Amino acid sequence: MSLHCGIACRRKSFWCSRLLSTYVTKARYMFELKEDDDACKKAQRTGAFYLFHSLAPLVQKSEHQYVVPRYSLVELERLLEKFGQDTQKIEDSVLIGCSGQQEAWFALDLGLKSSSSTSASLQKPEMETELKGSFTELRKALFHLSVKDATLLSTAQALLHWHDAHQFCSRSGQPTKKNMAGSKRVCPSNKIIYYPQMAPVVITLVSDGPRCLLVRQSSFPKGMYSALAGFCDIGESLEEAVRREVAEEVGLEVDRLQYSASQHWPFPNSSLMIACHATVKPGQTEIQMNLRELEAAAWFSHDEVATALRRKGPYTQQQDGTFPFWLPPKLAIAHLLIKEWLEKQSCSSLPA
Ligand SMILES: NC(=O)c1ccc[n+]([C@@H]2O[C@H](COP(=O)([O-])OP(=O)(O)OC[C@H]3O[C@@H](n4cnc5c(N)ncnc54)[C@H](O)[C@@H]3O)[C@@H](O)[C@H]2O)c1
Ligand SMILES: [Mg+2]
Repeated sequence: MSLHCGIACRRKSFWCSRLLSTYVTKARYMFELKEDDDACKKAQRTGAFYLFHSLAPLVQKSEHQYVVPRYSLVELERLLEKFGQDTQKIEDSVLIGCSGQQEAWFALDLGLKSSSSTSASLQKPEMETELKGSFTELRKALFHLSVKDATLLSTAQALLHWHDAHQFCSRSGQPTKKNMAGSKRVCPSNKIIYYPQMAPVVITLVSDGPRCLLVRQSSFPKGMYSALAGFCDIGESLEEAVRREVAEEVGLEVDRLQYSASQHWPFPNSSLMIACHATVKPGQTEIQMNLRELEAAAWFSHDEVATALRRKGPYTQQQDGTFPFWLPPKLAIAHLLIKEWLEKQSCSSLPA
């Protein structure tokens, strides 16, 4: 089936955009920018740039929420010139999205060195003073941002990170070259194309009916419990990965599985989190925790989970030395799974 709308189109573009929804127009514009270096370079002239330094996004901290400043190409060129930098560094930018009005959005890391530019990395404190903001570790910034900004910066950081780690061809050892949008890198000597990758991860909220199973790793913030998560092994289906991870980490067998949602997660590299609900076989609820993976695993009741979800941070140490039980914040897909489970429990306990 042809993707064209059939109306004669005079625009010098891959697609005819008449009669298409804003969403489709946006998707096709992004496709064009990824495929056509000239179109992408042109889009930079009217686009907006988000800045990073060594993978930490630039944010401006206000009382309630962090604001993410954006710069035009002219502003960015002025900034680089002011710091004695070659404006060629802008070629290291990656395309991260666009508005409904076809304003393209890019991200540029001023701290990372790249094989395509000879510019030295820029000094962080001087840049922060000039830009009236601070380059803040994404993990810390994420929960102070609007969902829209958090999502955009997560994509940007993941893509910048991938480019930083794939500057050389793993076969020839030669420097690879990114296309203008940053949607791929090519080895000039053997033409191997490298595409940005995400690792599939299953995250499962296991329930035995009235209770759900939550776990913590020693690396989690104190007191925080989450759903079971694990990287998919090569060759596995989603169902097999869930079954194996639950068996590996808590020694239980799940029987029913229900897909809920998915999310891109930038930590530690770039994962596609695939979230599911699962139930254990009746009468088989005894946890046998894998101590190499987990620090704690336990069944929690509806009331315990509801109280924890209502709890607001900061989650400081209590007088008895313990930390309050709390759950991942809204932005994490684990939060959604836990909330869905809770809502289902509340519905099923309502009188008919
Ligand atoms: N967004 C959320 O709500 C949420 C919640 C929980 C976990 N997570 C994410 O899920 C991810 C996986 O969870 P986990 O740590 O329990 O996984 P896991 O149980 O698979 O254990 C991690 C171990 O798996 C191995 N591994 C296999 N493939 C890997 C790969 N591609 N990358 C890195 N390590 C790999 C490593 O040895 C690593 O130490 C974590 O990175 C975490 O950030 C997200
Ligand atoms: Mg795990």
